[in-house]
Amino acid sequence: MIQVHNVKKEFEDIEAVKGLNLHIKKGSIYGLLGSNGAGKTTLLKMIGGIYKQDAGEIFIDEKPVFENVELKGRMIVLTDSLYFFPQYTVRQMANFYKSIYPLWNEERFQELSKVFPISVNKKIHRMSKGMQRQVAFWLSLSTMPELLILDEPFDGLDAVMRQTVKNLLVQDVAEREMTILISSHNLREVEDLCDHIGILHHGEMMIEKELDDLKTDVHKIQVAFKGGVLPDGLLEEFDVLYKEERGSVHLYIVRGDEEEMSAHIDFFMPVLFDVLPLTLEEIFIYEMRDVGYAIENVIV
Ligand SMILES: Nc1ncnc2c1ncn2[C@@H]1O[C@H](COP(=O)(O)OP(=O)(O)OP(=O)(O)O)[C@@H](O)[C@H]1O
Repeated sequence: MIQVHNVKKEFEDIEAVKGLNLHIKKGSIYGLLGSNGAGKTTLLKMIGGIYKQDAGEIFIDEKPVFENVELKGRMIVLTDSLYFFPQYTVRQMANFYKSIYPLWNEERFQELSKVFPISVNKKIHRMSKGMQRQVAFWLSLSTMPELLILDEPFDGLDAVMRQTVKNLLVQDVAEREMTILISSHNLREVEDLCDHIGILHHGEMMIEKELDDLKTDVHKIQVAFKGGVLPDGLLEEFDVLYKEERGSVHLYIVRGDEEEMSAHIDFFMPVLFDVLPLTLEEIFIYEMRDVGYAIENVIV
């Protein structure tokens, strides 16, 4: 559904996005992760047709996105700064959406009024940040978008509302193959929701994978040997992202094939050998460390 070819974007002297490629299939939930300033928002805004790229091409359903009114009628871009008309109530804003989004579904809007505990007659600018975000989802989902682009979407929502919104999103993906592109620093949430992950750093795509593959590609290994002596060259030929000694136990974070690695370690007859699962948060931290973006022990 989305194809990004060699896309670049500069702001004055900053190269925010440097020749990036990305492919997202219809009906998938793609999580864009990355360090602060990595270029996530810039990329989302280009895919959403808000910014024009300096170079490269962006196609949605094989059509260029920038200034494409027809495509924009079928997609919603929700960024951190929500925009509502001053003085408008939810109903008035809904009428506006209805007039510009061809797939607006009034029945859905009414159904969702049971989910979001907000009066349609309330003025949006008088609502709390979290309530405004609820209205944004309420209106967005009533437009029946084929593509939903979300930048830090759950900021301000309480835990119950977060889960409710996530359920609504998953339901739309399952029932009508909506595609979601989501950028978030909340990796637990991304892990819950996404089937594909892309990690950006300094405007470049470092890793792009199915979440399940990403998880089966990186392993946390605990290993110990008789007398606490580590065999020479253990894991030398593997891609070790991190290692640490905890007494006689050695902890490794290794990228590679689990079976091959296990067979290799078994050969040295360890007295302890465990392969432990990694969370997306751990994978992110170790992958970022690998490109020199490490956690510092800062004490001030
Ligand atoms: N409108 C702008 N004018 C000038 N520079 C910008 C503008 N928007 C973004 N940048 C710069 O482009 C780079 C990428 O910013 P972007 O907001 O895309 O990063 P991000 O990955 O979304 O970051 P964060 O996780 O901190 O929100 C940064 O160096 C930022 O300072």
